[in-house]
Amino acid sequence: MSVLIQNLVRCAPGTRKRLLNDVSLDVPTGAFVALVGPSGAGKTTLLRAIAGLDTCESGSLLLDGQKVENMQDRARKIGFVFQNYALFPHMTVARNISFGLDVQPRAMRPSQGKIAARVQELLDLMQLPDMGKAYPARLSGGQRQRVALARALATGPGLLLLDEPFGALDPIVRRTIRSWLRSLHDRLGLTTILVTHDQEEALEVADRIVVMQQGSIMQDASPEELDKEPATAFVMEFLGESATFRGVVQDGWFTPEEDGVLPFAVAAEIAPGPADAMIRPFEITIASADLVQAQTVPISSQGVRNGYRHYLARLKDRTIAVHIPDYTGENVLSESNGVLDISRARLFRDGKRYS
Ligand SMILES: Nc1ncnc2c1ncn2[C@@H]1O[C@H](COP(=O)(O)OP(=O)(O)OP(=O)(O)O)[C@@H](O)[C@H]1O
Repeated sequence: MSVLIQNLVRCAPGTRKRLLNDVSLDVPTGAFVALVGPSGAGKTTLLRAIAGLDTCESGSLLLDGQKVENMQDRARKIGFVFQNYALFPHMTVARNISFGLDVQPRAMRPSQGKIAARVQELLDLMQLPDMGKAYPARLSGGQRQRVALARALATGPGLLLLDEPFGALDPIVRRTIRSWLRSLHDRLGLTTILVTHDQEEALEVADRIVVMQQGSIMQDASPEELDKEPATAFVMEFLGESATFRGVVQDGWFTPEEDGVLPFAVAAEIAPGPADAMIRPFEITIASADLVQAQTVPISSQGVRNGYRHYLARLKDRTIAVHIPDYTGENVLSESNGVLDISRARLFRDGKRYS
């Protein structure tokens, strides 16, 4: 199911405060989109608007090209899973899953045999084949979330809306369940919109990331594009650890203000003037004081994590994290002083990308 949103505005009830500020979004059938942004950015508000749970002041929302208000049987075509989505404790797993089918009007409701077959099919899909008779209290958190997903999928929706569905799970289960969700999405040909606080989760599972801030979409791009071309300094900061170096662009060079950081070449056409260069910790290396004529700064090793040796470089007023791939397990930097050498940076002026 495709979702097309144009200029959606929603205000807080009884006020003129905009919770969604002219939001437009085009999600084609089969896409997996992650909505990310700080708390209060409007992610849940947008998801609820798509689900038709809240009305909006202006703008339009089309599902498969149809206005939602005119859509018959919308609830059946959209599946939801929310964080801590409670299963009915007094019903078995199978009854929980079949609930959406059991409550359909008689004329539309499949036969008991068909419902039972559908439930078993979903249990198999969720890798819980023998759990139909169990009660939710007996399940682990990850199993409950999978039952919640099965329940959302029981009516065969084309659109799956997930609001922090894995928030309560531990990191290992969370990682397993998200790769499983991605393959489920592909297998069932779903369109999925996932709200998550976890940037890593968004980057790993989604084909497109929509970054929201204060009720607006700041950027809508693939994970690769967001990494290469973050539209604003906020997007760059939001998507992972970063450092900002103030400096000046002149004649194809960026010269940082601080001592201990080497100038680096930028595209010749970049307009001269003050700018901020933003980097990720792994986009910087440490040059030896013997090789460069520059002021050195103290550097200390912080150990190895995830295949990167972490260093802290002490500039005059702050420390900068530097992550260098560690293939050998040995400390590659023998000196305790060095110069920061930026290998890749994105330039911003007044918070906006300009290179
Ligand atoms: N019914 C309401 N009345 C007034 N303000 C509301 C209402 N619902 C949401 N808000 C406000 O709208 C803003 C966006 O809320 P929303 O829940 O959509 O954010 P979010 O991005 O999902 O945040 P979180 O990540 O914390 O869940 C917040 O400032 C919230 O306080």
